[in-house]
Amino acid sequence: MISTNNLNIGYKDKVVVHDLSFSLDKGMFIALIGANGAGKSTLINSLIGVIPPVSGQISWKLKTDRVNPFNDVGFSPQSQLIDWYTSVYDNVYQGPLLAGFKTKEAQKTTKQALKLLDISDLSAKPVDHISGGQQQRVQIAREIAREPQVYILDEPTTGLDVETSEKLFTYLKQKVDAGSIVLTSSHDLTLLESYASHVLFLDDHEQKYFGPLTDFLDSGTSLREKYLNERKAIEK
Ligand SMILES: Nc1ncnc2c1ncn2[C@@H]1O[C@H](COP(=O)(O)OP(=O)(O)OP(=O)(O)O)[C@@H](O)[C@H]1O
Repeated sequence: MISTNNLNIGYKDKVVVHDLSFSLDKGMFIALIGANGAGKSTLINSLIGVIPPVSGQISWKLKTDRVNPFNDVGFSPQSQLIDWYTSVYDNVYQGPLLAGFKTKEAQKTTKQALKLLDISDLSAKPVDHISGGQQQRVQIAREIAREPQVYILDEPTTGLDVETSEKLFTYLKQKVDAGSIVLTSSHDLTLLESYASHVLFLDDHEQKYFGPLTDFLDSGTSLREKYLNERKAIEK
């Protein structure tokens, strides 16, 4: 479980989002939504420990038999984190290797992840010889190949085509059904609505909603409509 209590996040003393209190548990697929600048990346970076909270608590309770508990977390940041001097294969292979997998197992999960993201045929290519969308696939494949319990993904579908985005979310949903936690930000509300179980909505420097997707939506309202209506109400 990952929980926050009266968490204020931001930069130096400037708070970007106030008073976040939520608990993310096994079997949850959480859509992190909000306008540009709402604080989604700041929250993600705080949860994984890159940005220290201004105040309040973040608590991780993860039962893991991996030597380093962080090896059980798959993290894909918004800006690409790629090793520019190696091939597509080696970039992905580094994921499971650094997560403590034995060579054979790492090779196996690397091949599976390359296949899932449809980049097997690019394996030998240097990463600076492929497109931006293909680089995004490499970054996600590396985290998938680690087979973590928790996936924290900052706009993973940016640059991905529709088919690959759906394939990725279908895979993540299977993982959630098997007990993983997925927290993902995205501006693709239609895609999120099809896969997410929960919504964490940031707006106006606050946590406006955290709870089940179905409770967030009024009957017959789409996530997109609901989001736009909430934004309008806030702006009034
Ligand atoms: N390194 C930084 N130093 C100071 N302020 C920052 C920094 N990074 C972001 N901010 C500010 O914090 C606020 C939240 O930014 P953040 O990147 O978390 O938003 P976001 O919801 O992820 O936006 P987007 O949808 O555009 O990616 C914005 O006002 C932004 O200008």
